[in-house]
Amino acid sequence: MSTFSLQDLEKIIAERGRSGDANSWTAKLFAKGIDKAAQKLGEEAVETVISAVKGDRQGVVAESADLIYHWLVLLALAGVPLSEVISELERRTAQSGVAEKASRGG
Ligand SMILES: N=c1c2ncn([C@@H]3O[C@H](COP(=O)(O)OP(=O)(O)OP(=O)(O)O)[C@@H](O)[C@H]3O)c2ncn1[C@@H]1O[C@H](COP(=O)(O)O)[C@@H](O)[C@H]1O
Repeated sequence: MSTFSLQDLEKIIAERGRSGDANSWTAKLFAKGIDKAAQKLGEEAVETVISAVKGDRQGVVAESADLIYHWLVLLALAGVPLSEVISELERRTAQSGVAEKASRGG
């Protein structure tokens, strides 16, 4: 199992986005701004959906990676840390009581 995490990718995106490197896709997206990042996120979401309905398993993997990368770029440009989204997911899980039920075995 890989130890690579979304937090690792969030850090890479923050660094590459500020790098000014002409070869960096992340730096290009940061320069173009949130409208372009949002457009790319939408495209990657549609491509993921198309792969799924076609039953293209490898496509779902590849397009999901594109989708998550562009989602993290959008979060960075929106000034929202990944930890805030994780906290919201955690809050919802706690609210539903599902985690507690699972730890009690049902
Ligand atoms: N995970 C990704 C990642 N996923 C997708 N992409 C890029 O997203 C771009 C958009 O994909 P498309 O197929 O839509 O490309 P396109 O048709 O050329 O784009 P448009 O002309 O339509 O705008 C491609 O150039 C991909 O290379 C990514 N670019 C970077 N990363 C990560 O970010 C890191 C830093 O990358 P750089 O910023 O490029 O150094 C990398 O090491 C990776 O970890």
